[in-house]
Amino acid sequence: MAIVLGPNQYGKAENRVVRITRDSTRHEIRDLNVSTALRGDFSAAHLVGDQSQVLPTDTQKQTAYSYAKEKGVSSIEAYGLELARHFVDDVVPVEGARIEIEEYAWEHAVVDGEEHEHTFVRLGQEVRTASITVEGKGAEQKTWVIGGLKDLVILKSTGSEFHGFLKDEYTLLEPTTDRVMATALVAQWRFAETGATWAEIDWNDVYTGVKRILITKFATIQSLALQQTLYEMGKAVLEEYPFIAEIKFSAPNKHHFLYNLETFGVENNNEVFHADDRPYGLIQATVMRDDAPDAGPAWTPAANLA
Ligand SMILES: O=c1[nH]c(=O)c2[nH]c(=O)[nH]c2[nH]1
Repeated sequence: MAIVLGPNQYGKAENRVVRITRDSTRHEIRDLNVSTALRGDFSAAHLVGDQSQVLPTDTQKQTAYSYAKEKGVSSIEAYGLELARHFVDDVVPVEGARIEIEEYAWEHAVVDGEEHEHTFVRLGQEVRTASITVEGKGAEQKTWVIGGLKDLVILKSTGSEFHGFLKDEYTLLEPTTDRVMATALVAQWRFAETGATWAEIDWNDVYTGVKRILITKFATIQSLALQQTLYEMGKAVLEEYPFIAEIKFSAPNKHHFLYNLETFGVENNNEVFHADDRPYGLIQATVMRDDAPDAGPAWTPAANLA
């Protein structure tokens, strides 16, 4: 028996990078949470404490901040690609890099009926996400890009049913043809260079488009289950964007239970609910093309560690 070093990576997690664009009196803001992770042969650092192949996590942090100015943040996907490629291309021992980014949205504050040029109000809505993985040097290099969102809290007050389900001796749930459906949606979509190269993809445009499709489908489908709604949302995204190979959802079913007001002689016609926070149904699904190119390490945040 021998004890050996298994998979490993290292980096700086959660760099809170705020980039203000101030080319005119009207400023813009991009508010990011950036995590870097480098992969390669770092066995000497682990086995004998030799740092000669280790680019410090502090340097990774400094690079993330400097690149926010040097390369700009036109989108989190483009900025993440710049960072990942830099670490792999320019740092000799680095064979792979994983960059994970969250973006918090702000909008210009409205003051006296007009958008203020340098005051912003944080939008309480969803967080935009991206995960970029680059592996290999030179012509062998491979790139995976995932765009996404999380915490998109969305609710419909009708247009949702759930009935016809399996029953056994523990089943209490009553079937319904009219219920509240609500979730805090997590969606992640994997780009593939089919029909478009990375340089041709307008990351911001795709983000806005995917979000619009998700919300539209959630609203307009007469839902028979959250599972069906997720599938239809994913199908619509893949139909719209040929360069998205697959989309993954994780959706807590945020139950709204009709509150019993009978004791008070008060009629409750789907008007008063108890919003339960836990437990919640957790519905998770992937919608994909049957010929989707290999996902490789795209979904693996931590070099086979997770
Ligand atoms: O949309 C739903 N899917 C389920 O699988 C499920 N199970 C449940 O109790 N309620 C619901 N709702």
